[in-house]
Amino acid sequence: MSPTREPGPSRRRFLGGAAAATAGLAVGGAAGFGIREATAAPVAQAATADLGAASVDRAAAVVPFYGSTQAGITTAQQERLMFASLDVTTTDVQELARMLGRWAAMAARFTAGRPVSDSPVRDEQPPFDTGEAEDLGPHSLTITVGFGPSLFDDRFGLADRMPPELTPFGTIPGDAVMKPGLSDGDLCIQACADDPQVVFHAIRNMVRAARGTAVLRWSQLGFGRASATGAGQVTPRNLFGFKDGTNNIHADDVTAVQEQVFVPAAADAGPTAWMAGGSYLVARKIRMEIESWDTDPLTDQERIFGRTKSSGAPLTGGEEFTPIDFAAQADGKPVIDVASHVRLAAPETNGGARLLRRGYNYTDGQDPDTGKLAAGLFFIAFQRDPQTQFKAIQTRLGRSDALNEYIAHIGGGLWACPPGVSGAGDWFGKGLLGDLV
Ligand SMILES: C=CC1=C(C)c2cc3[nH]c(cc4nc(cc5[nH]c(cc1n2)c(C)c5CCC(=O)O)C(CCC(=O)O)=C4C)c(C)c3C=C
Ligand SMILES: [Fe+2]
Repeated sequence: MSPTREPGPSRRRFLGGAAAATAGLAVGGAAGFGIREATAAPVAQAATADLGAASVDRAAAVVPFYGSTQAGITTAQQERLMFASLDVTTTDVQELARMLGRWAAMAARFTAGRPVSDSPVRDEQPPFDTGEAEDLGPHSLTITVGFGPSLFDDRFGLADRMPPELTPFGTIPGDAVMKPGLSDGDLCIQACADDPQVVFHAIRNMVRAARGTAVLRWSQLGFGRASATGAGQVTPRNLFGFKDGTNNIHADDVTAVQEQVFVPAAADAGPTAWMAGGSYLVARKIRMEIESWDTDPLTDQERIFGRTKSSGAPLTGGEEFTPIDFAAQADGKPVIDVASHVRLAAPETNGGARLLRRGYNYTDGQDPDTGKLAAGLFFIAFQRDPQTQFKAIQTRLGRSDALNEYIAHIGGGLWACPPGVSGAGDWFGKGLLGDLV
């Protein structure tokens, strides 16, 4: 059965109170109420009538959901994140596919500023939509879905469809204190937007629609972008106060995006051909020892990164975007320290490997055991091959980075984000599961 066809009784039971809403989604998807037909503007304009023009524009801004690649990768990075990792609880591949179909239909609606369903709610039913984003507008919401290595175990017979790029890293340098409860998961959802309640609403309702098929394993809120993904974006600062994202892959660098971010179609890809147009997401929850950092002298902070704190310029001179001169010497020593973060992370020292970084600053409040701020960087990077990109770079950083004294990787994971949803009737991972349902 097609995941976007109207559900039978078992799905209604499994969805409980939201059954009619998601039934409406499935039928509506086939009938074409996706973003191409929908216009978010009336919703957002009505919702933000009391705000200034700039706010209205920002609230009403729509990032198209349908496309050959998923949104939320090269999309100009939004200000807010909610990231969720889920474990699949069913062994029925049809149920899994139906859920991914519901997620696609919901994502099409949410990114257009629409609720779960337009159907009227009967008084004796729970509302189809939880409601907290009703007056907000889409705020450039993107929803990006990925599949973890554990989805390819023996539950669904997918082992031969797992790309070698998705092989778990094992314990690499810097991973000694990773917490299982903050790591991995069969599925991930990255929701990004310029409003915190919009991203929360998207994840909350998608987790709700997964009930009976998948459960939340762990999640993370990010309060401010810690990267720039477009040439026009101002480079933001991380919680150590440094500009972060200067040498990132920017969306308008077409060659880098093609060569480093998206999986190309390959004639010999065989059972892993479903990943053509996809990208691999690596997430790392990196705790930053803010209180210790704040006692470190400025010159040492700048030595650690290899860049000037105020302007972001390399210590070898120029302005923020001046190329770093790794060969420069002063007093017989390299100007860019051999243990500096930029030297060890640079493509020049990693066989040309680069990452499209899309991380967020986070805080979980205060650590009750230490009294210190529980804060850091929720690092997210997209790439074509995480084995030769993230794993290779992190192996060098984990061994020698001067920054390691002030950070600890405490969670994260690796997911394969399939290509984009092409239109109504398509769904996340149809190329992976479509012939099994
Ligand atoms: C394995 C990949 C990386 C991890 C983990 C990582 C953690 C991390 N980074 C910063 C701050 C900065 N990183 C910067 C550059 C940079 N970092 C990585 C990779 C990882 N960082 C790369 C590939 C690069 C680009 C290197 C280059 O090509 O020059 C910078 C400099 C500014 C910039 O280019 O973005 C900063 C600052 C923190 C705080 C952190 C963990 C908490
Ligand atoms: Fe970095």
